[in-house]
Amino acid sequence: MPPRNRRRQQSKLGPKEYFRAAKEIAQLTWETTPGTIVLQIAGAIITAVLPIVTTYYAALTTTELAAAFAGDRTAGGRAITYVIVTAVLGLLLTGWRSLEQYVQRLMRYALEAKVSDIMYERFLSLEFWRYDDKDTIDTYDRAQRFSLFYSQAFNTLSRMLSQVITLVASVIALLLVGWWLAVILLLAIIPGVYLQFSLSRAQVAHWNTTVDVRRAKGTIERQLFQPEHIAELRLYGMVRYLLNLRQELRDTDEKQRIIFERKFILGRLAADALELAAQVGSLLWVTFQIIDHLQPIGQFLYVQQIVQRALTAMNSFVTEISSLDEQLANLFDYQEFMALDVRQGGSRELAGAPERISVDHVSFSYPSSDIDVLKDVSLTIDRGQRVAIVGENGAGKSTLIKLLSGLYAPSVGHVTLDGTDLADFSLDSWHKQLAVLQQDYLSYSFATARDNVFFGKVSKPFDQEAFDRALDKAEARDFTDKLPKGVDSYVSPWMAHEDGTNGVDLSGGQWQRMALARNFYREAPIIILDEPTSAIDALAESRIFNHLFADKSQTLIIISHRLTTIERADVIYMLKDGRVVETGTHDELVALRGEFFTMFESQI
Ligand SMILES: Nc1ncnc2c1ncn2[C@@H]1O[C@H](COP(=O)(O)OP(=O)(O)OP(=O)(O)O)[C@@H](O)[C@H]1O
Repeated sequence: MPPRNRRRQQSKLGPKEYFRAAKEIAQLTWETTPGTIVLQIAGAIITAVLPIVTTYYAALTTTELAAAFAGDRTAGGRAITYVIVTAVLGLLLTGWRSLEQYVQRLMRYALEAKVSDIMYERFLSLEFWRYDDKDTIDTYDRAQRFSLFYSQAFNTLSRMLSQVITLVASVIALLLVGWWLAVILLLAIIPGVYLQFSLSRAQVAHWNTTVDVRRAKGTIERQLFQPEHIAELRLYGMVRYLLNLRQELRDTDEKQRIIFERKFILGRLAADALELAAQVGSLLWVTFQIIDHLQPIGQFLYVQQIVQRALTAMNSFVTEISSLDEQLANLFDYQEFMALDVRQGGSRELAGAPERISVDHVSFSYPSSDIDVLKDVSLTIDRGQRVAIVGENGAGKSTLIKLLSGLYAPSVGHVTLDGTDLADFSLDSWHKQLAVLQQDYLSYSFATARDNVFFGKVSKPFDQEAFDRALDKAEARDFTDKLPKGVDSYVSPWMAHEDGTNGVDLSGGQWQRMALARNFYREAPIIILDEPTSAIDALAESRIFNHLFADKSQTLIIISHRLTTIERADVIYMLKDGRVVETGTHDELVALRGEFFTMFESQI
């Protein structure tokens, strides 16, 4: 099993990592929508430079107007020309802003779709043990947050580019008036930059420590506060308790952010005051210059506008940097998540079902615990055999099934197929041979009854005959026929047909029959059933098992607590505390008067 994944320390990430991250964002964006990148960069330059040029012409206009006012007859014509130039520049800028919205929406759609597709595919094909691993799930949680930000991240980068260009252009524009104006401006900006950056660092660090809190809150909101759960929550008086818990979790997460903001209020005020002083100072200076006839009158407007633009650009740059800081923190999580191994298995393809499956001295512990759930288990299952696995709750039966189906690898020992380690085979080719019904099977409540069965084998087109056979074997024909639209009815009250007919909810036993029908529809050579009829009434259960035992073409592995379902098995393995303690037929085990007999005595 690969080493556990550990979180990288955000605070240790330097400019190099940030630069690399920015490059990665640009690269993926380029691969996804190259045209929009070109447009965004062009837009960044336009947005930065056009307003400064406009200001330049506005200043010239003011100077010419003052001259015209003082009696210069030629100045009026020049002023009008400058006004026309200013209007054309404004038109260009407005044109770009309209196009920009479209470009950004296009880019957001393309990137969000791409990143979320990549992430889902990766998440769904991880090595199985990862789904039990808290670090993996944490990383996934945080990485998922990034998928929402991916497109924003590039927009943020392009806005930052535009702000840097504005700043550089403003400094150059100010240098033309007086070098020290530019220097004062830069010095006044530094404290604000520092403060905002510290705040964002604190927020990111806090965010990383509260992943658990947010997950617990999300679980309550998304999984528990669902219509189908409300009845139990109310019956157990859990509603108020969970609401309070959710509030506590929310406060833990969000109050701290507000506290951070509060701590920075005074600092911010000081930084803003410094910027204001620089702004007022530069205006006073240019006012005196104009009074002394050292600068033309339009220079007041010019300096005022340029200083204002530079400060706004710098402040926006700082805000963008802090949001980028948060976005990149998530990019690192995304990279970490994408670097996880995906489920691999071996390279050998399994052509058909094996003659013999062997479990050879297998011990196993889950990644999250050191306890051996299975201890030195050995057993064999031959083709066509009916095998029952029995034992008390927690004995390790379901775990054994997970190992047999290759979802987990043994910690010690081997599972082999005709003598070859299961690990050498491609998992997909093994799964094609299996139809596994787990205890916590899925109910596809968005789909119809027919689809719930068809989802057992989506690799082939729908097969009506196999469908009919599966429905009959699972004793699901009667109740599906009675649904408002037969097998084409939705099986959830939340779904409605186009003609307005509502879907119908199924009972626990009916859902279990649907799941069984799905399993049978697969028509796989090896059927594995983990408590397949726990919610099904005794008569239907008996008919289902009659069907199952009558068909000798499939290997059958059943876990059950009901004697009627296992007594006809060719071999029964009795598990206790992770060990196989008894093996034999029903009669042999009864005669033994051991663990099996004690467990099933009341049913014999
Ligand atoms: N994902 C998991 N991570 C850690 N421990 C687990 C996990 N799944 C099961 N276990 C533990 O492994 C032991 C065996 O569980 P398993 O589900 O295999 O028992 P079982 O025999 O199928 O029980 P039951 O009859 O109740 O279905 C239990 O003690 C359980 O707590």
